[in-house]
Amino acid sequence: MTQILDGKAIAERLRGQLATRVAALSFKPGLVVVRVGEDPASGVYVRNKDRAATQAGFASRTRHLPEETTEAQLLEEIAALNADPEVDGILVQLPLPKHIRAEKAIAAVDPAKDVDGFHPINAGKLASGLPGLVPCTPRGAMHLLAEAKAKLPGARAVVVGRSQIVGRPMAQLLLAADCTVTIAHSRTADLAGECRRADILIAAVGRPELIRGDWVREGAIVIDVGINRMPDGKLKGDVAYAEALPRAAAITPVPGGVGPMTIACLLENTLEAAIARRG
Ligand SMILES: Nc1nc(=O)c2c([nH]1)NC[C@@H]1CN(c3ccc(C(=O)N[C@@H](CCC(=O)O)C(=O)O)cc3)C=[N+]21
Repeated sequence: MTQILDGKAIAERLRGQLATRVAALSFKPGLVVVRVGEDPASGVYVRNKDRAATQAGFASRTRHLPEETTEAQLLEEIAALNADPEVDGILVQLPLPKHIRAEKAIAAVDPAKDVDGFHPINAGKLASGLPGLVPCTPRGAMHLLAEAKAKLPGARAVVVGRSQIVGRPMAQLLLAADCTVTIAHSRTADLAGECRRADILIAAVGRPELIRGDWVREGAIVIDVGINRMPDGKLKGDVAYAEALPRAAAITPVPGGVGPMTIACLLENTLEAAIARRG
């Protein structure tokens, strides 16, 4: 029987554990989400983050800046949050308006408050095997692999996608866990063949159902990071779920897989950042 990795339930449990730890602190860990402009998808995500954070006992607020905000104004705002002792975690919601360079905003966040784990210092620490803040989605995927009781040392892991946000840090975490890691991408010569070798298959390309059922090795663990909004409003993953289901030992659904784990791990990172900074 294929194990369906219920990210919604696992995230709820993790948020409960975090709430217990937060309740034992003498302060509320502070999370600020900075949103610029009116990207419609961001509205839903930012509200979900805020609700999850507040429910778990965090001091959460959203700083919503107008579309016309300049890059310099955003950097000033970030500098003010860096200097605010009550703020433990800063997340600059992506995408930003086109006139703002995202890499400038990301690099402006104090690495100690970078709960997205996107700052080059944190990316470099991860790549060097040093402790630091780890991006939320890959962190959530590692929780799901633990839930699947994946035997990581020596396992062949194939990560499809090489983004700064998911693919690269995911590969680093799997490498740190002693997997043999392949990073595949849009230019990979035989993508299906690479996927078929995977004991652990991580799909993070953002192309609905690109990965077909017969690309999944019998008994593989499949983590589908893709959250693709279809014209009919429904969400689809990067994996053809119905085809892959009978072959996989464990698989994440979309929705209800990696997405909720990402939010829970944002809180996990914020708590970690708060404890590290405040002692
Ligand atoms: N600085 C930054 N950090 C991010 O982590 C970040 C970001 N910007 N910009 C946008 C993406 C997207 N993202 C999601 C988080 C949770 C769900 C999630 O919980 N999804 C639900 C479904 C939600 C729905 O119905 O739309 C699920 O998969 O079950 C989805 C997407 C975080 N992102």
